[in-house]
Parts: sequence; C-alpha cells; structure tokens
Amino acid sequence: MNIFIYHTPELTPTEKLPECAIVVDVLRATTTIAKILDSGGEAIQVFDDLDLLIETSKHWMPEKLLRAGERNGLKIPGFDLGNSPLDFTPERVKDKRLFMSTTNGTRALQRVQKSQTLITAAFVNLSTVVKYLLKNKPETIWVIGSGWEGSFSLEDTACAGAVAYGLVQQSNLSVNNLAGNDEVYSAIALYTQWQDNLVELLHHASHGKRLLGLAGNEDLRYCAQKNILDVLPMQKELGVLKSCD
Ligand SMILES: O=C(O)[C@H](CS(=O)(=O)O)OP(=O)(O)O
Ligand SMILES: [Mg+2]
Repeated sequence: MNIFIYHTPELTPTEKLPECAIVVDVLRATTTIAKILDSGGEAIQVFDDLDLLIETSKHWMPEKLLRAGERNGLKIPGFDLGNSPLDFTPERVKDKRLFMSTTNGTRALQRVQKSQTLITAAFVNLSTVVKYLLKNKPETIWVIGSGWEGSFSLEDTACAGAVAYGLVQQSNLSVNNLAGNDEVYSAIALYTQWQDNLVELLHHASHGKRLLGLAGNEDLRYCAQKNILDVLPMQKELGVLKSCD
C-alpha cells in the first residue's frame, strides 16, 4: 500500500486516479454523510450543481427523498435540511435518499468520482475506514482534504493524517514504507499533536471559527468525536454513496 495525502482537491494529480480515493470533509460533509447512513438513510446522491440536484431529485419518489446542503454554511432555501450532522436523525432520514450539495465536500467527491473505489472518512468513522484499508490493501490510496474554497483546512489534513497513522499503528508497516508523498509525514505530525484534543483543534481551524458563528459549538463537538459511527460510505454508482457492509 502507498498512501498519498492532498490538502485540497485542486492539489490532486489530474492525469491519473488512485485505486482507492478517500475524501475527507470533517466540517461537515463527510461527518454528515456518515451520520446519514448510520441513521438508516438509503443513500446520499451528491451534486456540485444545485440546478442538476433539483432536476434529478424531481424524478425520485417524493416520499423517499430529502434535499440537503448548504451555501455559506446555511441551509439552502427550499431544502429540507442543511449540513449539520445533528439534524440527520433516524426519524428524519431512515430509508430516504439524500440529494446533497455543499461548498467543499461534494466538490471534492466529484473530483475523484471515477476512481476504482471511492469512500469518505471523518473522525466519527475513522476506525471503520482504517479497518477497511487493512482488510482490502489497495495498492494506491489518495486521501483528499476538501479544504475551503480551494484553501487548506487544518481539520481535513489532521483527519487524513489520522487515517495514515491508523494504518501504521495497526499493521507492521512503517511510515516510510507507506508514505507516497511528504504531506503524509506532516499530516501524521499534525494529527498526533492534536489527537487527544480534537475539539480544540477544530476551534483553532478557520472553518471551525466560521461555523461557531453559524451553527454553534455543538457541531464542532460532534465532528471532533472519534470512532462513534461504524459505517463506511462508499460510492456504488457515480455520485451515489451507500453504506458498504
Ligand atoms: O457546511 C459546512 O460546514 C461547509 C460550509 S462552510 O465552510 O461552513 O461555509 O461546507 P463543507 O462542504 O461541509 O465543507
Ligand atoms: Mg468542510
């Protein structure tokens, strides 16, 4: 296994794709995606373009669909839900398909949607992701931070480092056997520095500061929790994520 970490989708190579792409958007899209599937959601269909989301969702059974997502961190007018993981309860989402668009996470997913395998990771489902990688041993793994509007996100790179660190900790592989680029070393260093205080890390992050004003502390506390959801969101058809059992 060779793991490459890219801080934002824009930094990923354009001329090739990995065997396994892992998109990270701790605040909040991939945390929310994990919560949706843990709450019994049928699937999440992700869109970069809102018009296409609305047009596509019109053809889905009305009683089985919800439109979710945000622009500038706030629920899109006319949508059922925003992008706070706390809102995606079993009562709201069980057996529903979520048609979803967010500022960064859904854009990152589209960038690597043609990869052989595409999964999503956040702190909440970290151990499930690491377990999947150790079991399936993809040759090339890309972990892509969603960033914020093309710039670096502290929380996404820290979570990417947590994935790499988990592989090292739970196998006989060393970092220099695993690391495919320098970013792996820096991401692991960032994660190990903050692994016992992720809430504080999220409060330092510019994304976290922005969210504090919009959604309050509860979202950050939830997104900072490690291994609370045993779920592996995997792309089963282009743009459609389901739980990989
Ligand atoms: O909803 C979010 O947390 C962000 C938007 S913002 O950075 O808070 O404005 O979107 P995401 O795609 O989850 O990074
Ligand atoms: Mg984000």
